[in-house]
Amino acid sequence: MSTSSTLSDNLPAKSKAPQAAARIDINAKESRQQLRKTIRSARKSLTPAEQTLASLNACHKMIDRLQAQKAQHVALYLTHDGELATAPLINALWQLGINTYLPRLHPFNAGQLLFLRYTADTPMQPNQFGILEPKLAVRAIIPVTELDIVITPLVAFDAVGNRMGMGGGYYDRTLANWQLQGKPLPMGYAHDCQQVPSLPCEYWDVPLPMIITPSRVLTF
Ligand SMILES: Nc1nc2c(c(=O)[nH]1)N(C=O)[C@@H](CNc1ccc(C(=O)N[C@@H](CCC(=O)O)C(=O)O)cc1)CN2
Ligand SMILES: Nc1ncnc2c1ncn2[C@@H]1O[C@H](COP(=O)(O)OP(=O)(O)OP(=O)(O)O)[C@@H](O)[C@H]1O
Repeated sequence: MSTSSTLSDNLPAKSKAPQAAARIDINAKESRQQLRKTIRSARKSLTPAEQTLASLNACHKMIDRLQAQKAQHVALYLTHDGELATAPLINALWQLGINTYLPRLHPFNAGQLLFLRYTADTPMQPNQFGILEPKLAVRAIIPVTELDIVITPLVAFDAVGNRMGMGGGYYDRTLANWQLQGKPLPMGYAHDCQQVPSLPCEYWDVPLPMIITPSRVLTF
């Protein structure tokens, strides 16, 4: 995709004069925004039938991987804005008796997520982005380090596992220490059309060791 070469060209270069570097930074931010827009519109333009088929194909691949990992505590997301649908996966996890969790925006710490147990009876409410999330219930909260797997939504990913999200930094903060702690294992979940050749990386971006799409299991 031609967008990605523009993005790489716009990355800040340490050798540039400060003013030029600042300008390049702004361009890089604009390019990230433009890329988000392009990919979000590509995934939204899939037909309902394509979305359904994609979610079933990806679900089979994800379940195989989760069983291979012997995962017992798995966080995922509720589909928003054309994201790869998780409904079949949630049903499969419930049937297998695997504990399932959803993120909710932290009530006090801006930019942080809390993860809460999700069952068919969980009371839900929409957050500020219109995404349904579990109502705050202290006993339903699981510390991130007790999750085996965090299935992360994403907007774009590249050929080496770099991830770009909706721009809030929520998953980057959640996963910042996963390698030091050894848990939870992040797994990207996305449509094939969300792949780009290369993404610009910032120091806080957490690359994904595995990404599952309807057609492939990618490991990095
Ligand atoms: N399904 C899902 N749940 C998720 C995420 C996600 O990416 N997908 N998140 C991942 O971090 C967190 C929420 N982050 C989000 C960040 C921005 C927008 C969004 O729609 N932004 C609008 C602007 C809204 C505004 O300015 O008020 C937009 O970009 O159009 C949505 C979710 C937690 N839950
Ligand atoms: N570990 C972190 N600690 C503090 N701030 C962070 C951290 N990770 C990301 N941020 C901040 O979050 C903002 C958004 O980051 P970015 O655009 O990479 O989000 P994203 O990966 O697209 O979103 P998300 O993770 O919610 O899907 C950036 O301004 C960045 O400074």
